[in-house]
Amino acid sequence: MTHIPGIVITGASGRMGQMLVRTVTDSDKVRLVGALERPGHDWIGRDVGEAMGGQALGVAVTDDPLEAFAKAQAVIDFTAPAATLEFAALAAQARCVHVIGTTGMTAEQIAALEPAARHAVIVRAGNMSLGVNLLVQLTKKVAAALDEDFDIEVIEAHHHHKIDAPSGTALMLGEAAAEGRGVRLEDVADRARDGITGARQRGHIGFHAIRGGDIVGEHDVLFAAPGERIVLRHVATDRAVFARGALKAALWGQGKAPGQYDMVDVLGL
Ligand SMILES: NC(=O)c1ccc[n+]([C@@H]2O[C@H](COP(=O)([O-])OP(=O)(O)OC[C@H]3O[C@@H](n4cnc5c(N)ncnc54)[C@H](O)[C@@H]3O)[C@@H](O)[C@H]2O)c1
Ligand SMILES: O=C(O)C1=N[C@H](C(=O)O)CCC1
Repeated sequence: MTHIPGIVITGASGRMGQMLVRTVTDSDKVRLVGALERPGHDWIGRDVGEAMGGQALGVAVTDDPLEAFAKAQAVIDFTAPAATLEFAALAAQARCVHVIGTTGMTAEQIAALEPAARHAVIVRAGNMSLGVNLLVQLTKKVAAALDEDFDIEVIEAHHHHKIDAPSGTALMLGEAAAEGRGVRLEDVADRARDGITGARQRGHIGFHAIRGGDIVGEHDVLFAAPGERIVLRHVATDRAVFARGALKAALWGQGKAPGQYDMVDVLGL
């Protein structure tokens, strides 16, 4: 008999959490074995399907990560940086694949994932969609083909609840552009302009964040030179694209050697 991996969704009441619960329960390749929320959340103890306003799914929302992870083969985690760090250690203890969609992590927080990755598979990406990960590859290629006559600007737009900027996706695209150019992003990133900034510096990569309404996620990479412009664009209209990518990552990670991976590994791009 084929083994069907059990999945825990963290942040189950969130925008992505609810989308992930639906994606997992609609799939015949995995089964939902846990739904986690932060201590004190009013969904704790309730059936997650009923809390979402639908049919009971037979999974009660818990605030005990270790108990939930012990029953699972993968944890899909779109929460907040501090929570994700805590879950990484516990998922590694339970030998679960940890799929991390959480953005806004500092360089120190990302480095702190390393001990967990010695014992378990971590797949982390600021954007889990196929389209964005393809755009990352295209951005690298275009940046490598053009010289610094082309100014690179990354422009992103998201819903008004989003708490981090630039978005994880914008940073992935900026990293790809910097890699294509053979420079380090931290040496050339312009993350905010206000007031008398002086003229744009040649070779810099600019970031701009729009926040409004219910925008799911839009990213442009602009290459602007005297006389011409190239714009690479991705528009997400449905969070299902992120959830499908995360589920693919959870399945892909089964049986892989411990370590840190990203969606380029998962999608073979
Ligand atoms: N990588 C991607 O493809 C992708 C796509 C969409 C969103 N995101 C990121 O995912 C994260 C969540 O986004 P969202 O729009 O769903 O946010 P949200 O605020 O709607 O949901 C976050 C959920 O996490 C829960 N949470 C926080 N701390 C917790 C803890 N200690 N234990 C359990 N649950 C906890 C919150 O209660 C909330 O329900 C953000 O960082 C966002 O940028 C990534
Ligand atoms: O809604 C969000 O928050 C999103 N976050 C990711 C990011 O920061 O790039 C992916 C797009 C949606």
